[in-house]
Amino acid sequence: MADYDYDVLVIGAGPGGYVGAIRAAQLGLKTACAEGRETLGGTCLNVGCIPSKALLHASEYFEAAKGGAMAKMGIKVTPELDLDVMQGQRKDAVSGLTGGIEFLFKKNKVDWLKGYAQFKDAHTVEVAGKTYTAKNVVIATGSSVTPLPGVEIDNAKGVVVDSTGALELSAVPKKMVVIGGGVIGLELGSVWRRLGAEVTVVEFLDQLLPGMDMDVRKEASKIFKKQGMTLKLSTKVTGVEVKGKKAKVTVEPSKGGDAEVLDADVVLVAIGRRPNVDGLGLDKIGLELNQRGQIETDHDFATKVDGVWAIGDVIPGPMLAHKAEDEGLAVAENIAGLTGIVNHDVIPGVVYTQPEIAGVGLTEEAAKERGAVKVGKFPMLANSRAKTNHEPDGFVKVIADAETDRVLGVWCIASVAGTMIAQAAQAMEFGATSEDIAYTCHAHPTHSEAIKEAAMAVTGKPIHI
Ligand SMILES: Cc1cc2nc3c(=O)[nH]c(=O)nc-3n(C[C@H](O)[C@H](O)[C@H](O)COP(=O)(O)OP(=O)(O)OC[C@H]3O[C@@H](n4cnc5c(N)ncnc54)[C@H](O)[C@@H]3O)c2cc1C
Ligand SMILES: NC(=O)c1ccc[n+]([C@@H]2O[C@H](COP(=O)([O-])OP(=O)(O)OC[C@H]3O[C@@H](n4cnc5c(N)ncnc54)[C@H](O)[C@@H]3O)[C@@H](O)[C@H]2O)c1
Repeated sequence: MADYDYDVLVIGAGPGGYVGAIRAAQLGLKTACAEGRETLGGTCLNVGCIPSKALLHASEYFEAAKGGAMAKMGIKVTPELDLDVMQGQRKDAVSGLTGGIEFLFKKNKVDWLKGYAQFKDAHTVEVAGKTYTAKNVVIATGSSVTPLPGVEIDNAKGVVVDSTGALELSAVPKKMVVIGGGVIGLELGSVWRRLGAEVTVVEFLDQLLPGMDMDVRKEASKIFKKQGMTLKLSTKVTGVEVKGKKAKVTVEPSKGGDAEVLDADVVLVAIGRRPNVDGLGLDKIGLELNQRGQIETDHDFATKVDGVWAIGDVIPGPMLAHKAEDEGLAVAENIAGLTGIVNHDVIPGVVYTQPEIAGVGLTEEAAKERGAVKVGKFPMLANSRAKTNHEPDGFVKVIADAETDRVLGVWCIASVAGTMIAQAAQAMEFGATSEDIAYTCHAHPTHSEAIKEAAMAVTGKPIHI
């Protein structure tokens, strides 16, 4: 290995890159990780998963106090919002966790190369004017917000913002228009609605949350409307005009029709994310992108260029932190000559609204395209714990192969759906049938019993409905 400075040089210290770098070092490989941001942890820790959950959690408490959920249990309070403190605890959560990664790098002897990396050739990378050589280079550069043509995002001004700007607002907007009814729009729209904003979500498609099971998408729309969000489905934005600290958003039906103008104090653009590849110098190593601007890899996360690997948001698949992390583990193991595998058929996804919305595996629509299915559904209203906790919304749905009974997909809308979905993912990873889940003893009273009952419903025999 003497010919190279490092065995492994990872570009990007998000959940894919930092996990991959730590695992590579744990496996005895001399490892460096280049990161252009001033702190480690990538999108997820700095401006994504963690700060959004800090505000979701805090705003949930505020709404429970304000909206009557606590009063139903005999706790009467009139809450007062101190947004500076709420934002302060968000920043503390981020700095605590990003600092934690720095500690883990030191502990595992991963060198942090500070600056943006650029390929000179497949084994040589330049970072902040210095060149480093590595036998293996892992591209883990993540993704950034997809811009909406003609709409300029200015997070500093705070009127037209992306998710990063929407996390950092210093006042609750009176009116907020969210462009895109996907995960970011619904999570951050929920935060500001709970804190007092009138939120309108403009979604191009005829339902929210593309990619999720259709029953779930329809139920989600009902729940968000009930919570006070205005949903404009099948609607497109044709222009955003900013005047001072206000904006006018012009919308019209996706298939054409009369235009309408929505007033907003803040406009959040959340129409998806795209891979970070600009400035990497991929042309220097002859690595081409696919039509979606992603880097293609094989099953082991190797690209077509020898010694160059890629993981996380920059490659195809759901843009999720846990998918990136698992790919980080796997790529390090593959580089070390072990067998690192990620089962892309079983990657759970969670929307951290309240209730949470979670799924793993196939939607009913996708499963039916493959063959006959049996479906079991169980409402949270009939789950004793959810009922006791005044959490009536949602359901669990288990989709199984009609012939073999193997579970193909599980979908949950429930207050703790993100926690519940882990057992479904594990069951699917072990090739469980709906009967396996139905005959697994679940603790009572828990929300998870709804998964058992939905599995029992696959054969038409749930108990509590
Ligand atoms: C608001 C928001 C909330 C989210 N919430 C969740 C959630 O709850 N759960 C979930 O699973 N996912 C969530 N995500 C998605 C999640 O953040 C991403 O899927 C995840 O961060 C991808 O990890 P990654 O390692 O591939 O890339 P990233 O986390 O994007 O990290 C890539 C890093 O590479 C660095 N970089 C880029 N180019 C270079 C270069 N040339 N040289 C050096 N460094 C470079 C970047 O600065 C960045 O720090 C959220 C995203 C957003 C925006
Ligand atoms: N809880 C989580 O796991 C979590 C949280 C936040 C973000 N993320 C990840 O970040 C990524 C980006 O999130 P996102 O919400 O920006 O993307 P998304 O793909 O989830 O949703 C974007 C939405 O915008 C709509 N859209 C696209 N163009 C539009 C237009 N011109 N006008 C109106 N609507 C339009 C799409 O139909 C879609 O519903 C997602 O892939 C997601 O996986 C995950």
